[in-house]
Amino acid sequence: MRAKEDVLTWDQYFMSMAHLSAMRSKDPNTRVGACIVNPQKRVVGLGYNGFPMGCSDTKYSWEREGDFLETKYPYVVHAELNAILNSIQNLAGCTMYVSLFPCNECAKAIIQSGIKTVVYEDDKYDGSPENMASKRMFLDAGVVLIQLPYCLKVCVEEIEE
Ligand SMILES: Nc1ccn([C@H]2C[C@H](O)[C@@H](COP(=O)(O)O)O2)c(=O)n1
Ligand SMILES: [Zn+2]
Repeated sequence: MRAKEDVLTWDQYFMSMAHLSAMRSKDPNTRVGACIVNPQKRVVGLGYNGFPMGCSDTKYSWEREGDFLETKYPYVVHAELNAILNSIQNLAGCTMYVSLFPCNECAKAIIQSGIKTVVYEDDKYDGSPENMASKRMFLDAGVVLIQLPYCLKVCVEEIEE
């Protein structure tokens, strides 16, 4: 019997884990997942966007607009930072798979952690000041950016429905 050939590529496999992590996020507008992989192709960190430990959804709002202190923005921990904080080893030389292009705050953490490659899918905030700052820092820091096609996201959304 011949071996199956229609297997997931490594990129599809790890981006699927990022999407699976995103499905844990309670953000009603944007769910993001991140998966960090070491050079031996072992998963060493997973994360999704959510409020910090002890900051419950019953007290904090997912609002996007209105009084800043009553929106999600000052409180939510981004998927990328959670994946870094959850990681089980030094991240030098690792690759981050993330469903949405990192913001400037996460870009700083990614660079300082030693992650060398960022593989992403969606870039819906392309052109925003935060997005431009991220790209500028990644370029200067020599972090390789790879955008994957969106086909996996469509599959996950179908499963969610
Ligand atoms: N790369 C990113 C960008 C955003 N997030 C989180 C932060 C929020 O929970 C949500 C963005 O909310 P929106 O302004 O689109 O309603 O996504 C992240 O984790 N990683
Ligand atoms: Zn961020």
